Amino acid sequence: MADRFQYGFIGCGNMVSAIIQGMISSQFCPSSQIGVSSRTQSRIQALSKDTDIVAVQSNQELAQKSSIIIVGVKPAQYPTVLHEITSSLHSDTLIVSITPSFTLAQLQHMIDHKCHVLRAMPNTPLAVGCGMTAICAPDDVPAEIRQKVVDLFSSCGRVEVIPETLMDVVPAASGSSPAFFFIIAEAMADAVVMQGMPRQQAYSFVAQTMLGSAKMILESGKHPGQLKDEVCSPGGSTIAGIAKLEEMGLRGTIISGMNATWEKIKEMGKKTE
Ligand SMILES: NC(=O)C1=CN([C@@H]2O[C@H](COP(=O)(O)OP(=O)(O)OC[C@H]3O[C@@H](n4cnc5c(N)ncnc54)[C@H](OP(=O)(O)O)[C@@H]3O)[C@@H](O)[C@H]2O)C=CC1
Ligand SMILES: O=C(O)[C@@H]1CCC=N1
Repeated sequence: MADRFQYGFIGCGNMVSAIIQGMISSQFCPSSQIGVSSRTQSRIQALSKDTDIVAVQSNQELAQKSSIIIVGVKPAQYPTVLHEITSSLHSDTLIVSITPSFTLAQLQHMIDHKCHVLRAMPNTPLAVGCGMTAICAPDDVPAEIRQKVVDLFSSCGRVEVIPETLMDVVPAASGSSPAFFFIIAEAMADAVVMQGMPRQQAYSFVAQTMLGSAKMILESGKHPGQLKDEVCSPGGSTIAGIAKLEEMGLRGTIISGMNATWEKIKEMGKKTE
């Protein structure tokens, strides 16, 4: 295993770029230990600027030369890409799927059970060292190999190892939800801009407040409802804003959006059965 890349990535789009940026910022491993193959070279070139990341010419070569392979293509490309690399896999290779669409059993079937497979669900905030990643690994993945994946994602944020039965829930919780938070931040900033604050300043106020509120949930040990109550003065402006949000169906709207994410994942999984 020593002469192979520790980590090989197939695809170099939004999610893989975020993982590699996080790995490089945290100096998790020498960049010469990271290999990447992708359909288009431009993003690999951008990432490898000022680092020793290695651009590999084909997916097969990447598979042949990597100990742990993170497959970062869209779900529709998974069957083709896994079929393409199957003959290049070693029995001690580990495939890491980061797509919500396929179960461990489906993935194993796609590679003819040639090596170990593990599922992870990361999110784009890994790029800034503040990601959230869920990992599920079957018992046959040796503990030291599983730990290498936990270490990789821990270098750019929090990691929780969970059972596969919960993996479909994770995109709504953390994989997709950065997009929800970005929309909420944008809408809040729009309102503040409407009331006269310059755009960049509005993003700064809103984003710092999201960050601080998230830290309070994680670190205070208090229920989010209590933290909300502590901001609401009787007869004050906050409760007036909350009453309007509730009147407009804020909680129900969020729950519906989360459920639609979950439903779509179930539907995508069934299509490939
Ligand atoms: N984006 C996110 O926030 C998250 C995404 N994921 C998962 O990550 C995966 C990738 O998503 P995302 O990064 O958003 O998608 P992108 O479209 O940004 O990236 C996909 C990458 O795969 C490359 N690619 C496509 N076909 C091949 C092929 N045959 N061989 C090699 N490379 C190929 C694409 O090349 P090209 O540039 O030519 O298109 C592109 O670089 C998906 O499975 C998604 O479910 C998981 C969690 C969060
Ligand atoms: O939209 C998607 O399908 C992927 C999964 C999690 C985030 N993005």
